[in-house]
Amino acid sequence: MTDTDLHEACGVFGCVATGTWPTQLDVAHTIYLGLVGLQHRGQESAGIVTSLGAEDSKFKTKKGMGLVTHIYAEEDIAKLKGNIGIGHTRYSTQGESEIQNIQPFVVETEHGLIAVAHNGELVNAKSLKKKLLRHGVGLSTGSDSELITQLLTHLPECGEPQGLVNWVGRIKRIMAETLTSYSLVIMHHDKIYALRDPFGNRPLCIGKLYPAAAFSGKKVISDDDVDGWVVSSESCNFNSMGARYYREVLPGEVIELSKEGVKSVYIAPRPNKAPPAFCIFEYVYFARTDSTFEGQMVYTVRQRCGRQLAEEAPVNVDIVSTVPESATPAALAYAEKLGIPYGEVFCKNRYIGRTFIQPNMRQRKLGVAKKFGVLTENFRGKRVVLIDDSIVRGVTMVPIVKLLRAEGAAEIHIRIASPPIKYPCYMGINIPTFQELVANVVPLEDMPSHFGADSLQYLSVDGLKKAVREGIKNPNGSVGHCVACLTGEYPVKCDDW
Ligand SMILES: O=P(O)(O)OC[C@H]1O[C@H](OP(=O)(O)OP(=O)(O)O)[C@H](O)[C@@H]1O
Ligand SMILES: NC(=O)CC[C@H](N)C(=O)O
Repeated sequence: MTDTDLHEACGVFGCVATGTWPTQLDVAHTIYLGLVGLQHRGQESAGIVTSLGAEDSKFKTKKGMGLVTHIYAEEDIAKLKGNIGIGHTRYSTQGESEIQNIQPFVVETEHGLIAVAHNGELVNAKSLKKKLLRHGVGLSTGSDSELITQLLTHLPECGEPQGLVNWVGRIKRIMAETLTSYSLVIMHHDKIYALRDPFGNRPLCIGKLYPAAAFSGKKVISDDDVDGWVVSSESCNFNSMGARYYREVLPGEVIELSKEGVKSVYIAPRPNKAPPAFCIFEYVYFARTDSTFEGQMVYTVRQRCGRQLAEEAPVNVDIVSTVPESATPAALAYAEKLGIPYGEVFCKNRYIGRTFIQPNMRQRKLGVAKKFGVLTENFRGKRVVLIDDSIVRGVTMVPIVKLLRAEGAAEIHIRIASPPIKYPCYMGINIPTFQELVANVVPLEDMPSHFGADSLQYLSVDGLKKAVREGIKNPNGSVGHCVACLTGEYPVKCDDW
C-alpha cells in the first residue's frame, strides 16, 4: 500500500444481550453477521472482541487479515462466547494495512480492559499524536484509532471522584479535542458506549434484537420483548441477525448500551452552531442500498439522484444502462424518467468485489478487467447511455467504454449521478492528492474523448444536495452534509493543510 491509495470507510459493530447473564443469545455470532453485512465498508481485515461483562472478565479476541468469512470458522465463533462484544471491519486510512493495526484495539486501563473500534479519520491526528508522545504515552502503531484508545485511558478534566471511572467525562474530553471524523464503539465491563463525532460525519445506528419467535410468526411480540441491542455503521445487516432498526445515533450523541437497555447520555455541541456534516458520499457510493440514513433508504436517494440527473442531463439514446452496481438505482430511475428502455450491457462477476476500494492501482485496474463481461446482443448497433454513481480516478470508465465500442455500440454517452470529485478527503475516505483525481487532470470538455465516449455530463452539486435532502426525516431539524470532496469546503480545519 502507498500513500496515494484510495480507501473507504470502515464498519463498526457492537452487541449486548439483555436479560439474565450468561445469555442464551449468541453474541459472537451476531457480531459475525454484523461484520459480514458491513463487508462492503472494508475488506482488508476484521476483528471481534467479546466479554462475559463481569468486572474481572478477560476479553476474548480473534482478528485476522482478509474477508470476514475467511477469518472466522464456526469453532472460532464458539470460542468467542460472551454476553457483550464489539467488532470491526477495516479499510485503512491511517496506518498500514497490517496485523498490528487490526481493530478493535484493546488496552488495559486503571479500571480494567477497554476495546475500541473506530470508523473515520481524525483530522487533527498529527497534533494529537504529538501531544500524546509529549505526555509520555508510547504508541505502537501508526493508526489514528490507537490515539483515541490511548486518550480514553486519561483522566477527564472534571476528575473522577472516589476513583470511579467516568467514561462519559473521558469521551466528552475527546470530543472537545477532536471534532471529526469518528463513529466509535467502546466496550468496558458490561457496557458499550457508541458515539458519532459532533459533525456526524460517519454513520451509526441502533438495532433491537427480537426473540426468534418474532420471526416465525408464532407469537405476537410486544415492544418489551428484546433479546439484545446492536449498534452498527449501517442498518443493512439487521435483517440477517433478527434485529429491527431502532434509530440513528445523532451527530455528537453518546449512547450507553447495557443489559438494561439503551440510554442517551450526552450530545456534544458543534462550534458556532455549525450544521452537521454527514458524508454525502455515503449516499452516492459507500453505503449498501438497503441501509437507512436520516430516515431514508439509500436506494431511494440513489433513485432520486438518477431522476435529477435525467432532468439536468438528458440524452437521446436507445438504452440506458448501469455500471454495476452502486449506480443501478440511479440508472433505473434515469431510464424511467426519460421513458427510455433500461437494459444491462455488463455481466458483473460477483466474486470480484468493489474495485474502487482495492488497496493499490494495479489491483484496481485488474479488478476492473476481471469484473466486467459484456452482454453484446443487448447493445450492438444501439446508442447507449452508461450511468455511473461517480468517477474518481477514472480507472473504471476507460476500459469499459473501450469494451462497449469494440463490441459494436453505435454511440456511448456517460452520465454521472454525482458531481466531479476534485478535492482530497481527510475524513475517512483516503483521496490523498489532487493529481490522482481525473477531474483535476482532464478538463471537462476533454472528458468524453479521454474516456472514448460521445458525451459526458455530471450531476450538479445543488442537484445532488436536493436529491439527498428531499426525503430526510429529521425530527431535530438540523441537516447538513459534508461535500468537501466536491467543493473544497471542509467542515473543520485539518492538520495537513
Ligand atoms: O473512477 P474510479 O476510480 O474507477 O472509481 C469510481 C468507480 O468505482 C466504483 O465502483 P466499484 O467497483 O468500487 O463498486 P460497485 O460495484 O459498488 O459499483 C464506482 O461505482 C465507480 O464505478
Ligand atoms: N476507514 C476507516 O474508518 C479506518 C479507521 C482508521 N482511520 C484506520 O485506518 O484504521
